[in-house]
Amino acid sequence: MSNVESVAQSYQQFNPRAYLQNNYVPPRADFSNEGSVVQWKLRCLADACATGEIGGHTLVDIGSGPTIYQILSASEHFKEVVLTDYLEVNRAELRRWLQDEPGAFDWSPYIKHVSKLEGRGDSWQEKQKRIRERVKTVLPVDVHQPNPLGEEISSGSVDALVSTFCLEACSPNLEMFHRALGNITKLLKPGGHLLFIGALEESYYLAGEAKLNVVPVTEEIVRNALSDASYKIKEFKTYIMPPTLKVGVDDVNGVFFAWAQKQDSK
Ligand SMILES: Nc1ncnc2c1ncn2[C@@H]1O[C@@H](CSCCNC[C@@H]2Cc3ccc([N+](=O)[O-])cc3CN2)[C@@H](O)[C@H]1O
Repeated sequence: MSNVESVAQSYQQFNPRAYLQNNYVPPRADFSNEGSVVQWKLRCLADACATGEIGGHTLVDIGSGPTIYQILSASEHFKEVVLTDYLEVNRAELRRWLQDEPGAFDWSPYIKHVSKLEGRGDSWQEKQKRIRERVKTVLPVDVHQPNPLGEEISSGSVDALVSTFCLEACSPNLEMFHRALGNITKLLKPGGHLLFIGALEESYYLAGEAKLNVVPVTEEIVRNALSDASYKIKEFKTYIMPPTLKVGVDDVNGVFFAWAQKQDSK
């Protein structure tokens, strides 16, 4: 079995609800604590989007998992948003929220927080409604394929990408991490933007019965991978995980945020 096949097999046990409980409720999702990692992530995304430099027709989120927080700011600047994940269980979780079905995860604390950050003057319910209107589809994705979205979305047609905690969590080694970044970058138009968040120096994480391997990456590794994939790095920030947030669900040491722009083909 190839490395990629063994990663795929390990994901068959991935439990979205357990994953959400591990990372997206307190203490990691503590909106009363300025220093919490969730506030840091949302602030990084909101500030980049507030520059007005990121916008267009189509935004694609690569490896959404069962979460939507990552597109709360960027979605305001695009006509259409596409969510993607490798697993049907995650795509089903996303559709449950999009269709406001019973049992869907409650993202309202996140939408309320981002609504306040952005200060658009409308209600968080209006923001939530806009997001549900703009997310047009939830597609399968495999970042290890030369064309990660298959025939659904062609190369060079996407105005911006978001990808959070995905590439390092599904790449068996650094070579595959670099290659996966190259594969998703092909989707972007020249001049298109990438908002990229991931785990620093993480080697595993838990999601219910599943224990998933992660290729540990550092700031330097990520910076080099972005440069190799023909990006100009516009912003790079790191968050050091405080001991109070090391809760046993992974061995992550920090989180990176990168805003990068694909350079025009030479
Ligand atoms: N071949 C593939 N192509 C695309 N996606 C794929 C593929 N295989 C699996 N996937 C997809 O990738 C996965 C994305 S979830 C990955 C979770 N990453 C680790 C976890 C995340 C996390 C979150 C928050 C915080 N924090 O401090 O706030 C820390 C951490 C650190 N631990 C999953 O959706 C799977 O379905």
